Amino acid sequence: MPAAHSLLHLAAPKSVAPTSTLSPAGAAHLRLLPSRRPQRLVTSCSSAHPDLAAFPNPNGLLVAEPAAAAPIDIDVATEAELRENGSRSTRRTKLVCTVGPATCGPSELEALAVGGMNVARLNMCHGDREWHQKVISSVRRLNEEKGYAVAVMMDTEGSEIHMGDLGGAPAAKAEDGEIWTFSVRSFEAPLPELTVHVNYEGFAEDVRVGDDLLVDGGMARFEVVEKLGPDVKCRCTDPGLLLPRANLTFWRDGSVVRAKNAMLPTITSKDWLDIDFGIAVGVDFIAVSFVKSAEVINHLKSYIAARSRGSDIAVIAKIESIDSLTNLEEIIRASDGAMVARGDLGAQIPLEQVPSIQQKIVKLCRQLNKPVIVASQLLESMIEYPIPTRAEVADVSEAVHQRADALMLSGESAMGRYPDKALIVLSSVSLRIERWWREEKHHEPLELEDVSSSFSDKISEEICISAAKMANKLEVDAVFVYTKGGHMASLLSRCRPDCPIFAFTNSTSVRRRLNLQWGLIPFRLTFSDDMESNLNRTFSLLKARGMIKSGDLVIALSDMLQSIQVMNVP
Ligand SMILES: Nc1ncnc2c1ncn2[C@@H]1O[C@H](COP(=O)(O)OP(=O)(O)O)[C@@H](O)[C@H]1O
Ligand SMILES: C=C(OP(=O)(O)O)C(=O)O
Ligand SMILES: [K+]
Ligand SMILES: [Mg+2]
Repeated sequence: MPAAHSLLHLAAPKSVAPTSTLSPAGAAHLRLLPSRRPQRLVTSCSSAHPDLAAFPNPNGLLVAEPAAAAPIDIDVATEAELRENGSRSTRRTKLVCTVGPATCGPSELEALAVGGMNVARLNMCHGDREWHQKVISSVRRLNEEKGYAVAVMMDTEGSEIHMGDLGGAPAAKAEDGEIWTFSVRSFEAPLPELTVHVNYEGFAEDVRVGDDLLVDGGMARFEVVEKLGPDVKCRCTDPGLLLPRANLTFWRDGSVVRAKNAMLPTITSKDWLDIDFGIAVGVDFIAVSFVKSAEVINHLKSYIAARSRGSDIAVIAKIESIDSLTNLEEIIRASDGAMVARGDLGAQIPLEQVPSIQQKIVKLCRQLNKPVIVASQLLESMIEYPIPTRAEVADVSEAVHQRADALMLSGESAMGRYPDKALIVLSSVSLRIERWWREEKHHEPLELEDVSSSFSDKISEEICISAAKMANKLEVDAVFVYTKGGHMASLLSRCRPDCPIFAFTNSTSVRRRLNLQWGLIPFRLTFSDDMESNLNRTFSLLKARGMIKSGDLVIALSDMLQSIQVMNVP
């Protein structure tokens, strides 16, 4: 059995990363290679990248493109993976990491990139813009200096009801029977004892005595016992830990109460400021929290189009509320992708409904050719422990098996004790399940509905479907696609072929955006309309770096020339 089939090698390129395997019993055995850890660039979270000191740049042009463009951009982790294991063994499922205090420093970010992070997510519920700006500049520097294509996703706060930040305390413990005050008054730190601030003005008005108040979907539970003006007295009925800015929902007669804040805009005035910031610094994705309708997505997309001067920011709809479920298809059609945001979703609908809804959303996104992220609590226990539970491994496996584009870490990478290990678990489980699925020939017949709106698009779509079928039947080593805007690459990704898709694009921002999509290995390469010279150039560049070898069987497509070529690498 070639080395390519050992997870020890697959988990991450062996020369640069922590390596891992999952034992039969499911425990992650981790071997960190300290001497080979990525070189530290800067050690503290607080040193800003000088390039961004000038934010906001009125031209919104902080999306730095490399000054002297290399012939081809590829990161060390992917290069090592291809060189050591061959293209067929690369990971197809993409990984999104929420960046927080545990991972905001340049060296921690680099460790995540080495471990396979494809997208860095910034949750605007937490931290100030200055903090986020530093993280973005660190990610950008990593991309520029090490060839990574780590995309940045900004996730809006939205108009959810949540607690305040506990006056600076990291957490507070609510014990059974204690009477807590949830108040809309603001307090100076430190807060009075057993008191939390609630961000939504109408809270005291909307709740009723007898309602159940759930913190973070049930991590702690209270019963409303008395209302005193701005203060709501609640008795703790399920003790638990209260975390800063934890989400609050209140329930009456077995269902969640859609408070008056449901009438508030999905994108608040604070969110618009964050979005302006995101446009100015050139984030790649904006994930919109608590989307209720397609309108808000259309509105945001035209807002971005009017302000971002051609640099395309993709809009991801977070499916996490009851309203988003009723308008699911039109929301996804309007968006550039979706997130199954199981955290809040599970606080709004009965938990036992979440798995079938996840499956439905993943399927629908694939039909509509929109990348989909499965998020929240995939490895929740790893916030505290170095190994996941068996149930968590099964949950990750299920999402990989559903062929979701991406899996996301939240608290595990933002503030957990083992961010790198959590990433290794996602990566190892993805590789294992993907391989199992290929070996068992589990790929379903391609019964994808038409997504194209024009005849020319329809031709591209059919070419991709045929190319993917051929790739599976001929057992090719890779499909190469030359794509300017990325559309052809995403149509190929949608077919979920057995082999990886090498996506070549002229643009560093398209390259980053493609990094969210299943099975794509995005490269930045300057190419022409002449396919023959593109291919010869690519073959020699990739061969010289050991990423492909003579005799490899390749299918090549391009969005300039609607054709399929099959050839052996010379
Ligand atoms: N930028 C940040 N600054 C501080 N803490 C953060 C940040 N991002 C995330 N966190 C922490 O990680 C936890 C999990 O992240 P996430 O799931 O994105 O947020 P939330 O719990 O608000 O839904 C948060 O509750 C918070 O404690
Ligand atoms: C991803 C989610 O959103 P957030 O972490 O912003 O609450 C979620 O609710 O699952
Ligand atoms: K958010
Ligand atoms: Mg949420």
